Amino acid sequence: MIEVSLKGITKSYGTHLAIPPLDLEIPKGKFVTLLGPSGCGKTTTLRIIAGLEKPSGGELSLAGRRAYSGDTAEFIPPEKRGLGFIFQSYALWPNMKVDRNITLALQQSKLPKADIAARLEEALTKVQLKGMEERFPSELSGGQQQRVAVARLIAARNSILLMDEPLSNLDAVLRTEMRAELKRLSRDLGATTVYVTHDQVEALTMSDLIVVMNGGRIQQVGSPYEIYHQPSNLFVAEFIGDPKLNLLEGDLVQDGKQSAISYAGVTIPLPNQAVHSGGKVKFGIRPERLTILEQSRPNTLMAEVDVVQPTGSQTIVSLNANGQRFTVLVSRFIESWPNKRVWLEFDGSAIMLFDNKTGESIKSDLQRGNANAA
Ligand SMILES: Nc1ncnc2c1ncn2[C@@H]1O[C@H](COP(=O)(O)OP(=O)(O)OP(=O)(O)O)[C@@H](O)[C@H]1O
Repeated sequence: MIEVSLKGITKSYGTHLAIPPLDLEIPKGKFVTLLGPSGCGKTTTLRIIAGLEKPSGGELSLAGRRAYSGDTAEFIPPEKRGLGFIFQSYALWPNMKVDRNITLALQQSKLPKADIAARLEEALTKVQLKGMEERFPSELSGGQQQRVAVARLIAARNSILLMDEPLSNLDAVLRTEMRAELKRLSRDLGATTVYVTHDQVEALTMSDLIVVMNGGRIQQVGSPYEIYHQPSNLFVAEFIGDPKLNLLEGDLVQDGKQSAISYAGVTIPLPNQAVHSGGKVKFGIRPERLTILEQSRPNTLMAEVDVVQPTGSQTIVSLNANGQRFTVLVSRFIESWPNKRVWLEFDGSAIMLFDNKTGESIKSDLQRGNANAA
């Protein structure tokens, strides 16, 4: 069932078209992240769903109910949309204690006192803030304030939650903890969550579905696996992945029945792909799918180690080969590489192909369901 539906939604600011017609369907109960670079229209889209921004046209439905229509000028105000929010600043009332911050909306909706007390108790327990109900927000740490905002959502029991970069003010350790907490919250409430971030790690770790945006346009909607392993174009491929994928240009050739890439005298068979068109292509390979060898083997590329950066559990190695910079991710701690001269081996099963001109992903004949290609 579709919980949030945008059909041809547009938004202009004066002559600036921030959101060209946008179609998006968000299934009930899913955690969906809008991801993209600064200015791509994530926040505008979320604010349109919230009702904080009026679209310039199109149609928006929430839980099967029309919330906006450009044709009929229908517009349901934010407070009547039944949504829960957490935005970058937690929007806590500084002059109210924790308990009142959590229950204010419930009191305004005239819920019986006993129910409010029960919900407050449940919410405080869930976010582990029991004993802090008498404090003002200024007497709490950033993480605790964040948890008050989460508690408010738990107490309100909204079926659609909207979150805009809610973790960006937190330090790295707290951010990791809060990621798990928000994911748990969304799951426990059975809520449909629309989450905005420019942080790909947040998107990959938290989402059921990721919507990658650029310039107001949706580039791809897919599971974290699809977005990472089967990007629909070069923009998505380069935007996702840290360190970035290695992007090269080579020739797509037929090697017997199989397709292969020919690059700098190296032939890389593509075991998962049979592509009948040939010629120049762009191809990408993620840093963890390249292997550094100490000795030459057939179809390996000679390279020179440049910089070695251990991150703890992994090491990022920068190399130069064929007049280009390569990045390899090695899954262990390495302080320095013993020999500068090494060879790179490509995992052909992990190669992504892109049209040289359009940058669109080249689907193999197998992916297109062409039986002849098998
Ligand atoms: N009130 C406004 N007036 C004019 N232009 C605006 C306004 N709000 C947003 N924009 C423009 O609309 C586009 C989308 O902005 P939006 O804030 O949605 O991007 P974003 O992806 O959320 O970026 P960020 O990650 O930096 O918050 C940008 O080009 C921005 O400059």
